[in-house]
Amino acid sequence: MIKIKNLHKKFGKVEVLKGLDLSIHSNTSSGGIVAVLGPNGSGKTTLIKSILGMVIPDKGEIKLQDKNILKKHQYRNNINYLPQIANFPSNLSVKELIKMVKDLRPKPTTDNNLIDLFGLLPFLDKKLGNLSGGTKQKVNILLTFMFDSELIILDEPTTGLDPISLLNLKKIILEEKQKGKTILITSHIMSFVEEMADEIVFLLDGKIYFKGTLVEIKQSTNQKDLEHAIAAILTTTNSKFN
Ligand SMILES: Nc1ncnc2c1ncn2[C@@H]1O[C@H](COP(=O)(O)OP(=O)(O)OP(=O)(O)O)[C@@H](O)[C@H]1O
Repeated sequence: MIKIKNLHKKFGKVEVLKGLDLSIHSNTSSGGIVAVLGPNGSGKTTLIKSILGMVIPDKGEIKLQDKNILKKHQYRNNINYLPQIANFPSNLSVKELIKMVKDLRPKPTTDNNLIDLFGLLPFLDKKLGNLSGGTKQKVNILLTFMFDSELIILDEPTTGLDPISLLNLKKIILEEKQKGKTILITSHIMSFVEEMADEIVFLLDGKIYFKGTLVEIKQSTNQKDLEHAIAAILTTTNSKFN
C-alpha cells in the first residue's frame, strides 16, 4: 500500500530523514496496524507529513497503491489523519466545526455514532477554545474516524484521554482494522503499542532501524516487553549516534 524510497528531508541544517526506505503492505482482508516508533525528534511526524503531502521531501519517492503522490493532492481524500496537535479555531463550536469539515469533504460520515460513543453531545454547542484537552482530543478523534478511508494515520492518538475514552479509541481502531484498513500510529505509550500493533517500524538517525513484528523486536533484543526492547536498542546505538 505504501512504498517509500530514499526519502530525504532537511529543515535548515537539521537532516531529519536521510534516505529512508519503507514498504507497508496491507492485507486487504484483515488490515493491519503499524506503529511508527523512535526517540523524540527522530522524524516520525516528518515521515507521516511527507506521506500526507504536508511536508515536501528534498529527495525520494512515495507511492501509495503504486501511484506516485508527490505534488498530487487527490489521493488525500482517501486518508484519515489525526494530527498530534489539533489547532482548532477557538471561536467555532464543536457542531460548527463538524459541519465545516463535512462540507469540505463530501463523503458519507458516521459522526452521530462517534458523538454517542465519546459522550460529546453536551459539548456540541460549546466553543472549541473552552474545551478541556481531553475533550478536544475526542473531537479530533471524531473528525478522523467519521470518514471511511483505506489509510488511517494517527499521530499520538491517546494524548489526554481518560480510561473509558482510551478503551473506546482502541475499539474503533480495531474495528477499522477488521474492515481491512491500514492504520499507521505513532505513540510513546509502549503498553498501547504492544496491545495494538501488528508491526513495528523504528526510526533512528533518519532511517528505518528496525521493521518487524512485536515478537521479532523482543526476540532480536532478547527482552520480555516492548519498552525494554526499545530501551535496549537505544542503549546499544547510543554510542554510535551520540
Ligand atoms: N517545520 C519544521 N521546521 C523546522 N524544523 C522542523 C520542522 N518540523 C520538524 N522539525 C525538526 O525535525 C526534527 C524531527 O521532528 P519530528 O516532529 O518529525 O520528530 P518526531 O519523531 O515526530 O518527534 P516527537 O516524538 O517529539 O513527536 C526535529 O528536530 C524538529 O525540530
